[in-house]
Amino acid sequence: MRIYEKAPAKINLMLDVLQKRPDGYHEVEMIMTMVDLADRLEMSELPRDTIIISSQAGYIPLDEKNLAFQAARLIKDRYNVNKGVYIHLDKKIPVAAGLAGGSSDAAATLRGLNRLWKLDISDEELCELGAELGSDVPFCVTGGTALATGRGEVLTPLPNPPQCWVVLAKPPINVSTADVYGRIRADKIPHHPSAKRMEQAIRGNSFTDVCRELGNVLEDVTLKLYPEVQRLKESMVRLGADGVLMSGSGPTVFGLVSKEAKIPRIYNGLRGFCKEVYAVRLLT
Ligand SMILES: C[C@](O)(CO)[C@H](O)COP(=O)(O)OP(=O)(O)OC[C@H]1O[C@@H](n2ccc(N)nc2=O)[C@H](O)[C@@H]1O
Ligand SMILES: Nc1ncnc2c1ncn2[C@@H]1O[C@H](COP(=O)(O)OP(=O)(O)OP(=O)(O)O)[C@@H](O)[C@H]1O
Repeated sequence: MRIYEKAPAKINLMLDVLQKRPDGYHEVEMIMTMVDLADRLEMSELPRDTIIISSQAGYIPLDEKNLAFQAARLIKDRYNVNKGVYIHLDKKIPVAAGLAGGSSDAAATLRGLNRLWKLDISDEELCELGAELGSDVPFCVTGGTALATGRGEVLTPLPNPPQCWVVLAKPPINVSTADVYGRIRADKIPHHPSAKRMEQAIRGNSFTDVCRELGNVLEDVTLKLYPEVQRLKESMVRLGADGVLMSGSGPTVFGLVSKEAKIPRIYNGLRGFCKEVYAVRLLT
């Protein structure tokens, strides 16, 4: 038997850090949604009790460091599955980009193996398993649009934002999420974005308000470390994007655009100096 799962990328429409917790993580408030840029996973049973990962992407680990491997091992251990699985990852989401590529692969693996092995695990339990793999994994299990609190694993579903284009540009730098969180001083954040106002903008289906309420406090850290991310943001604004923000801990910058006619100028303008540029729709 063979199972296919799509693993879409996420963007953070807002991200606020409230405080550092005793366990080292940070208490956050984020509103996340999915975009139509996805890895594709193919999962098939193996006669031997083993996990094998392959991918066309040469630049990700294929051993136990791969989050899809970790997800498969977790579900096997927790539900005493003595079967093997072969997982092929067709990577389309840029790696280490702030788009939760690995987290979404892990979530898709949990969903897929639940079907392949007919385990009948509830979405809630899948989210709990996901939280053991990473803070973004529970959201990637459920998808849609959600307010995420706690360290990112406590989810409140929201309606989808107004449909629009999303231009994603990833500069060729590697940003460590742990390093960015490690540098933020929660008590010294100059301006906190508002989850409440972003939620109202979404519920009111107002594209203009969604653009106005975009905000990510991790920008304060990443933009200082990598001024090219700041320049990328400025270019996107200059080229005509309606709202521009860095996703997650970066370095990907996204621009929300309501009019399709604006896309070629923004896309081509960015491609001039950034190799990884994508123009996609929100996944609504
Ligand atoms: C930046 C975001 O991607 C935004 O959606 C997430 O907050 C991070 O999610 P993630 O990559 O799944 O993060 P994890 O793999 O759980 O954690 C990576 C590292 O980031 C830091 N971390 C992460 C989440 C959080 N709420 N507080 C933290 O301080 C911790 O140092 C942790 O060791
Ligand atoms: N399936 C996977 N796909 C991509 N990267 C993976 C995968 N499994 C493990 N990794 C490793 O995880 C690291 C982070 O990659 P990923 O693409 O998940 O980052 P990210 O988009 O910044 O995640 P997030 O937004 O959740 O912080 C990379 O260094 C990569 O080697």
